[in-house]
Amino acid sequence: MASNSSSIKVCGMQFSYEAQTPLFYDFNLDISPGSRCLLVGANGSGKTTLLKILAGKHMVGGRDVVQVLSGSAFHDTQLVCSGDLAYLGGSWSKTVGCAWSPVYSEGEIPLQGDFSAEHMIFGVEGIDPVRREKLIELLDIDLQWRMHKVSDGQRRRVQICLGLLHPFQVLLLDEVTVDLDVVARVDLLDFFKEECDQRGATIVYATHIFDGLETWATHLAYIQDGELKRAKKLTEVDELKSSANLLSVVESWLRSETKTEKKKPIKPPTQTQKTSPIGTSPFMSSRHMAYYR
Ligand SMILES: Nc1ncnc2c1ncn2[C@@H]1O[C@H](COP(=O)(O)OP(=O)(O)OP(=O)(O)O)[C@@H](O)[C@H]1O
Repeated sequence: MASNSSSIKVCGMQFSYEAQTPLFYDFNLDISPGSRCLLVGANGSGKTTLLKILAGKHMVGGRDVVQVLSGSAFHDTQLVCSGDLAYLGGSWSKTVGCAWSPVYSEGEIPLQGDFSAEHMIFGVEGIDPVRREKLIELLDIDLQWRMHKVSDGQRRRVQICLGLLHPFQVLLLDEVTVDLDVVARVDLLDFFKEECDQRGATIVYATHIFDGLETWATHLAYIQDGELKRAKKLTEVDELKSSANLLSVVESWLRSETKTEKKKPIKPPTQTQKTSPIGTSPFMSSRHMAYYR
């Protein structure tokens, strides 16, 4: 079980997508309440997968391997149903969205058809009206917007609003500010900061956009090829002490990563790999199997 001092605790996690080598192998992570943790890493390093695992969308190992708010991220469905654990991510196309809502199962929100923003937002039951008004104002949402006609940024605002209606304890964000204009992004980051400072909520935010995050984030977690290379308080990142900004620090990590990768000799396939039938992996075991939600 995760200790009371952890919002998120991952112990010895292994995970692979079907018929692939493990993306995560003996992965550990510990995030304390009130943290705003930036999750950084190259494309394909495993950020989205990790967030989905933390959101309970993939089953990994036993009940105690991935603990969120002292419960099992995958098994304790109440975590998501209560709104304590919220996930905002995925590409929100005109046809489908991915935001948690008690009205729509599996977090998938169908957008086909002529829905108004009001219909979607007020369709979620059990919401504090003051919080709802605050979010509508913060995200500058016009309740008359027709969801199949709005811009990507406007659609994203409604998605974010839906995902934040319940006062979450743990919020997992996968590059959600990408379509937002500068004002909406700054206001949203301020709102998140307030939620952590005032309610002790915990946020893990995977992003490639670092504007304004030096003063926003409390922690930084850096993943390379599914391996947690660094997990520190932002104030303890040596490179940031010497006035470099976050963008250049992460850029230098990613560039040195590429150089190391290029230096690696290309290994010939092993006998096991050569003889594996298509669709299976020599690394697969019941422990490695991924179950999708
Ligand atoms: N559904 C899937 N099936 C098989 N492999 C997958 C699947 N989703 C992701 N992967 C692989 O897992 C690895 C990690 O992908 P992931 O999306 O977690 O990376 P990421 O760090 O979020 O990347 P990005 O910065 O591009 O969003 C990649 O090699 C990717 O190809």
